[in-house]
Amino acid sequence: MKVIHVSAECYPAAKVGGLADVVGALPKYQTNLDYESAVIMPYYNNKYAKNSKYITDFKCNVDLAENSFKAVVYKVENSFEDLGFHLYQVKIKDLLDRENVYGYQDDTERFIAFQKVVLDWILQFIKAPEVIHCHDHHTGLIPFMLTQCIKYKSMRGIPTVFTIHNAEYQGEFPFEKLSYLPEYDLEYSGLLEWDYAINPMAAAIKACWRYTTVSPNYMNELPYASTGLDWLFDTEREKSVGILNGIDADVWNSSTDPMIAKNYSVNTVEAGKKANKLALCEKFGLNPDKPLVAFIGRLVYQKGADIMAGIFDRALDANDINGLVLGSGDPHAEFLLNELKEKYPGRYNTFIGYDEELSHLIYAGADFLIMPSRFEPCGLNQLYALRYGTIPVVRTTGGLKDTVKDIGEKGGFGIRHEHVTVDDVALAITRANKLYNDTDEFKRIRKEIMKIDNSWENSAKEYIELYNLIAK
Ligand SMILES: Nc1ncnc2c1ncn2[C@@H]1O[C@H](COP(=O)(O)OP(=O)(O)O[C@H]2O[C@H](CO)[C@@H](O)[C@H](O)[C@H]2O)[C@@H](O)[C@H]1O
Repeated sequence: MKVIHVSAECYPAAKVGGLADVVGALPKYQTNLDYESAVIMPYYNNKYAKNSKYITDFKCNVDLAENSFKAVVYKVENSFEDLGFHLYQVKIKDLLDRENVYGYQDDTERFIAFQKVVLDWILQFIKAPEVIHCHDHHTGLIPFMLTQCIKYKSMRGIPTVFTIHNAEYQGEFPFEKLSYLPEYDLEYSGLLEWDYAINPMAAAIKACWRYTTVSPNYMNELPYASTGLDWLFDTEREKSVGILNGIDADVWNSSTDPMIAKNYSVNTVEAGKKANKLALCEKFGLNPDKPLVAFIGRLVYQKGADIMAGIFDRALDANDINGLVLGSGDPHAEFLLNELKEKYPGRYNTFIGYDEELSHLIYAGADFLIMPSRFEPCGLNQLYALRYGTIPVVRTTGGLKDTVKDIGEKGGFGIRHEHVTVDDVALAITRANKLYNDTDEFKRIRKEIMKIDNSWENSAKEYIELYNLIAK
């Protein structure tokens, strides 16, 4: 193996959001470019684990202060053939092997133990990987442990890349838990510290060889993004590279997608979208003759969840449109979105929950997809929407700015707005409605966006170039 990706999520084994999509696709594209790639992630007690066959690859004990846990690294049988890369999963009984990925009181312990097992596993390799690529804060202590912990001294020369998918989540924990880490020279504790706590995101930025952001624009924004690490991002900037996420064109392909009502390509987009819209509208009691504006995502502040009901309320009041939301998260946002169904029967609906299949049908059946994000490191939804001929309506921020051009600009194909306010987003939806009623232009844009190539090929190459640069 040349590169080992370490992550808490990887599609299809476990997905909470976009991190899973990236870690489930990038390694496959790297392998296709002859750069052999593997993923190691936790083993969760979920549907994927129940339906998979495992081969034991490595066993060890992992200690967290006075507690000791048995750990096994499994290889998923046929993962290379089925997924396009080797997939390994770390099972730590009574700690990591739970149903959900996150949300437990002992998440700190769970992910520290995971990272230690990953390094113990690599330590016994006959041939070390050329690069270890860590994703988000759950793997952020690895660059530190590799360079500082006595136990891993022999692996110090392995370069590390750390990718920030979302700098808002940093995984901080108090110094009282320092004893969970393997022995190191305490003089270097500063590398772990930010704001009087151990901060795995900050530690990764300080200790890794290179860090990347999932879009070039997010990299420029980070020194001013008020994540609490602004100063660090500013001073370590020389180590950063912005590489735009891609999409897995095998999974996200409207011509072959088994999860949608009717497959279609650029040439059959009219009939294809019509059939999918019909299926979607039937499911949710909406009118297929009206434009359908949808939102898919985690209902959190980042995504504008707190004003989502207000946005749809205002937009539905001002325009003869349908609205649909798929998501879960903040209970108050969920409550308001459910309440809205009663105000606009036959015009608006909400599906609270996580439903991969439904998300595909929405990308295929909606006319517009809104993303009123306060910040967006890259965003994949707008890329999926484009691929399925659904016009994105996005806030001008992060990766959304890098990937969506407003129809007011030359060659524009989407709708952008500047602010995350009910007013601004509702106005953007009014522009979308206007575009929908300009039938010829609407149909032309729909075809054009399906042709945009946002697949992983280019970005996978950029990562390999970065690895080659540091793995001399
Ligand atoms: N209720 C639901 N049901 C079904 N599917 C749902 C769903 N809610 C979300 N999804 C799916 O989850 C993914 C979300 O991906 P994003 O990249 O847009 O956001 P996320 O904030 O999770 O990722 C973070 O990491 C990614 C990857 O780097 C960055 O693009 C992004 O900006 C950053 O915030 C998409 O595949 C979407 O379809």
